[in-house]
Amino acid sequence: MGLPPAQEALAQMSAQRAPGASLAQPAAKARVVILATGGTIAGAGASAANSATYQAAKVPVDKLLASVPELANVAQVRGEQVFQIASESFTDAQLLQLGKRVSALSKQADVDGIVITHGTDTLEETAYFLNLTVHTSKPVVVVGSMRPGTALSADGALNLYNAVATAASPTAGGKGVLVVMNDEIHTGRDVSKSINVRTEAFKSPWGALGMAVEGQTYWFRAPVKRHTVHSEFDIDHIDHLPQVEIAYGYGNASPTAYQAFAASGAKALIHAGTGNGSVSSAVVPALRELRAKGIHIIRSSRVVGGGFVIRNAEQPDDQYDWIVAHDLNPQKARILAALALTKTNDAQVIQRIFMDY
Ligand SMILES: NC(=O)C[C@H](N)C(=O)O
Repeated sequence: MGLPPAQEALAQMSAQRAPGASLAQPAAKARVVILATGGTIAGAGASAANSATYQAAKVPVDKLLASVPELANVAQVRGEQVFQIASESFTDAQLLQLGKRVSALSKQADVDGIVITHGTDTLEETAYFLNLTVHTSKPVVVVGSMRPGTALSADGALNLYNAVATAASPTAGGKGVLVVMNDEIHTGRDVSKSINVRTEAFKSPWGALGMAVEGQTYWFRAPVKRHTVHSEFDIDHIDHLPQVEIAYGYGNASPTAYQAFAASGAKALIHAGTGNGSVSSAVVPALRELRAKGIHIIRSSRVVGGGFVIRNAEQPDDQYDWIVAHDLNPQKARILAALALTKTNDAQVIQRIFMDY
């Protein structure tokens, strides 16, 4: 009795196969480059009990990768040491250097995804900067850890594994620069470090995009603001960031910090205001004077956990020619303001940029 057609075809293919060759080749693993910049994920403490007392930026990238052999199950990885710093010391020059490297790698045909290991203190700023300036649809993932690798229950190895799995997944493409921490996948635009002593440290006010679990990605929402290939900012054409500074609002505030920043050459000041970006009556006249001298005043909020500053609420922005930071926290507003100033000095255009990104 003859075989059914499908089984017959399989039997023929099997007969023609060279001995030892398998029927279907396993799909080649994605090629992921890991750019290491330091931080606690590369940190080391004196003992396993030191979860908070340690030195950041100690472990070189090759050792970091060798400590997680499971990475080979999800991608072909190679590492590059870009910096070895604690992220509180990141400068604009280093942001530009890192961005240009990410951009160059993303154009290489032999690179499918990029992971950046980073300290958590300013991780949200770097992730947002890359999200705004690197023109690629390939996955770019920023990752850190809250405990050094030497600590009990260190979180870096699993965070790195999940970050590499996400960067290796075609499902992560086209979603802008992502941050993977504590099994969650966040957009680099929204995410912020929200507590300094827990592994569950990163939160997005509008929610995470998805989760990375056991090397698989699970998605639940997508970013709606402009990013990467849809951005008007291109790292390949940016060699300098204008000076933008942040001054904090509080009871009994004085204009001294704003005036000092302006005197030092700031082109824009981010006001980390109380509540709805409100400004104390003792500070308003000084900010109006600074605006008259050409310095941009951008109202954001010091309130953590969400919300957004509404134009002409609390202060008459139209009348004063001030700008609101929308839902960006002060440190993210600094990044966007500096990029906006590479393109324009018009407050209305800068306001449009704050609504778009
Ligand atoms: N958890 C960390 O990575 C904190 C460290 N200070 C850094 O940002 O480099």
